[in-house]
Amino acid sequence: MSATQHVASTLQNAVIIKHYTLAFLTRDQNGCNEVLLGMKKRGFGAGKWNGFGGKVEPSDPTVADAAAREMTEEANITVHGSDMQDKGTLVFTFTGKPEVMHVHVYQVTKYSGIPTETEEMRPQWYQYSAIPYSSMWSDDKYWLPSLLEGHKIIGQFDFDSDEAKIHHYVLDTIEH
Ligand SMILES: CNc1ncnc2c1ncn2[C@@H]1O[C@H](COP(=O)(O)OP(=O)(O)OP(=O)(O)O)[C@@H](O)[C@H]1O
Repeated sequence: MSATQHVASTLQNAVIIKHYTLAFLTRDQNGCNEVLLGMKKRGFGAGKWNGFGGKVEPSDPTVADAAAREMTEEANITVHGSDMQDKGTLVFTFTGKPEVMHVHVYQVTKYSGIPTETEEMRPQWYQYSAIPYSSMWSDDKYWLPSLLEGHKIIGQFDFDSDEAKIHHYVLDTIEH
């Protein structure tokens, strides 16, 4: 079974699915590629650097709009849902938790405003060569490099109940 089939079957068999967004803003800074990460200050994933995102709300017209809304809420910049580039799907499970997290992953390069700290996130630009993987969710190092190289990703990461250790994962990288 391919990783994509594995993910499809997990989502098909899930009793509860919660939808989230995760978006990466990237820029070319004098010929050097940079990505905006945010230090999560509270809640799920506090103390970790990550892309920007959160739960898809019933009031969000589309999932891409949810990703744009979260980026505005968390980094004070304006991003349009129509500029969100679909970069794939990540599924997370945690031992003992009935719900499956379905994360819709995006990249965006068009924005206005200057990223500033909010109650939830402290944003910072990172060169691709200096991404702080050791202070991020432990799955990020498996798929973020491929995403930043321009590929789409489909993966599933099964975490222990401690939300730290991955006991199993599958990942497909779709060449672009
Ligand atoms: C397990 N491995 C993981 N690896 C990488 N990223 C992960 C992740 N697990 C969750 N994420 C992301 O973390 C954000 C949580 O969002 P979260 O703060 O819970 O949502 P939201 O802002 O709606 O919540 P509140 O407003 O505080 O209720 C959201 O982008 C989600 O995709």
